[in-house]
Amino acid sequence: MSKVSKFIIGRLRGCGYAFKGALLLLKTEPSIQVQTGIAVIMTVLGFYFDITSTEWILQIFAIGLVMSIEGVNTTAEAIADFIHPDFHDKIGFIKDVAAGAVFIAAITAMIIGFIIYIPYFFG
Ligand SMILES: Nc1ncnc2c1ncn2[C@@H]1O[C@H](COP(=O)(O)OP(=O)(O)OP(=O)(O)O)[C@@H](O)[C@H]1O
Repeated sequence: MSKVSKFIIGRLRGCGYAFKGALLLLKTEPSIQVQTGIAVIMTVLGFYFDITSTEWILQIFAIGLVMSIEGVNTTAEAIADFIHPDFHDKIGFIKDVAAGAVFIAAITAMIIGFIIYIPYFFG
């Protein structure tokens, strides 16, 4: 097999693992399931108010930001639980900081949502 074919097959296999990981997140993580629900509601609202292309881009970006950081948070928690299942201040710090990152992304997404929708609701 040529180097190029090996490279392409390797990348495609990687995409498969990544897709499997995204499905695992959706199936097993309650926080991601809630965020998916919110994403669906925001998408319906977007169609209802016929938001602009720029607003769609911002909305999709905000949804992707929150859900991807939630995935990283889940990973950090899983690694922390695996390497040290018992209570430890450092594990608490790791989990709190990872959760803090999700919080920052969620606040950012909420502000974007308010900026987009307040004019449609009250304009
Ligand atoms: N092993 C531990 N050592 C120290 N503190 C911990 C430990 N496990 C959890 N904590 C503390 O409890 C908080 C919640 O931890 P937990 O693993 O339940 O995360 P969670 O955010 O509830 O998880 P999920 O996102 O799955 O709902 C952590 O942010 C941390 O402050």
